[in-house]
Amino acid sequence: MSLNIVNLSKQINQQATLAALNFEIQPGQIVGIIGRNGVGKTTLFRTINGQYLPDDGQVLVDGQVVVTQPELRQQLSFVDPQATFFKTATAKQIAWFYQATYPKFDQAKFDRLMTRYQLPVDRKLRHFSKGMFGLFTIILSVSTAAPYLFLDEPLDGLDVIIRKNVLSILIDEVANGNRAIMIASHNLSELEGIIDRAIMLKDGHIIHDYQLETMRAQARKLQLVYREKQIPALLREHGRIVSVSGRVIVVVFEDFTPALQAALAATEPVFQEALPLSLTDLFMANLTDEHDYDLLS
Ligand SMILES: Nc1ncnc2c1ncn2[C@@H]1O[C@H](COP(=O)(O)OP(=O)(O)OP(=O)(O)O)[C@@H](O)[C@H]1O
Repeated sequence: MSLNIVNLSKQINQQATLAALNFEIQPGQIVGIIGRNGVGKTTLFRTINGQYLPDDGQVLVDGQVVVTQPELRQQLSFVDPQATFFKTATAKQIAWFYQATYPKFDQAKFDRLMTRYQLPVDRKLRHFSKGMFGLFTIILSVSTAAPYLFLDEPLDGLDVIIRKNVLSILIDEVANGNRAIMIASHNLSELEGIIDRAIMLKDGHIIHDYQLETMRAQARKLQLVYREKQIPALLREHGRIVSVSGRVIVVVFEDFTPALQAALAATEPVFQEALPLSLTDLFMANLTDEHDYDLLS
C-alpha cells in the first residue's frame, strides 16, 4: 500500500505554490509537513484530497490515479478546519454524511470518542468552541477508516491535556501499520514527539525530507565561541547559523562528518559545546531569512 504524489503542481494567484512535488507515504508513518506561513501546506492537502484540481501531476493510491477514480477518495480523509459549509449541522448529522461518503465509517468509534471527550453530538458545530471543533475534526477523521489521514493544525486551540490525548490517539492509529497520518503544524515541539518524518516546504518545493532518526544521528547543533568576532567561513559553508550573540555562535550542521569535525577544530574555537537538536532548530536553520533576524549583528 502506498500514496504517491507525483509531480504535483498548483498555482495560487499565479504563484507556483506547489511546484512539481514528489513524495511517497506508506501506512505506519506519521509525517509532518512543515514550512512557514503561506508556503502551501493547506494547498497541498486540498490538492491531494481533490478540493483543488492540480495544474499538473497525479495523486496515486496503490498506483491508481485518484482524479479519474473518485471511489479512491474513500482512502483519503481531510477534514478542512477552514470549511464552513457544515457548521450549521450537528455533529451527529455530519457523522451521517460521513457514513454515506465513507462506507467503512466506524460509528462505534465515533460515538466512543465523542463520549470520551464529552462533545455534544446534538449541538450544531457553529456552537462548538474552537478547541471542541478541532477535536471533533480529529474524531471525524480517525472514524472514517481511511488509510491516509490529513490533519491541518490539529493541535490548534486544544488545551494541553486534550493535546496529549490527541497525540496518543494519533500514535494508536498508526501503530498497527494500516494507516498513515500527515500533519501540517506549527507546533513543532509536540509534532517532533510523534512524527517519523518531516517534509519541509519552501518556495513551492520540498527542500528537505527528513527521516528524524537518521537526521538526529547525522546532524549536530553546536555552540561555538571564537576569540575574534568574525564568523569563520566554514560555518556558513557547511552549516546554518541559528543565532549570533556577541562571540557566541549557535550553528546547525545537517551532515556532521568526521572530516567536518576536523575542519571545525582547525578554526580553533575557544569553546565548543553540543546542544540538543530539535525540529525547531531545523526549521529556523532552513527557513529563517536574514531579514527576519539580524543574525550578523
Ligand atoms: N482561497 C484562496 N484564495 C486566494 N489565495 C489563497 C487561497 N488559499 C490560499 N491562498 C494563498 O496560497 C498560498 C498558500 O496558502 P496555504 O494556506 O496553503 O499556506 P499554509 O502553508 O497552509 O499557511 P499557514 O501556515 O499560514 O496555515 C498563500 O500565499 C495564500 O495567500
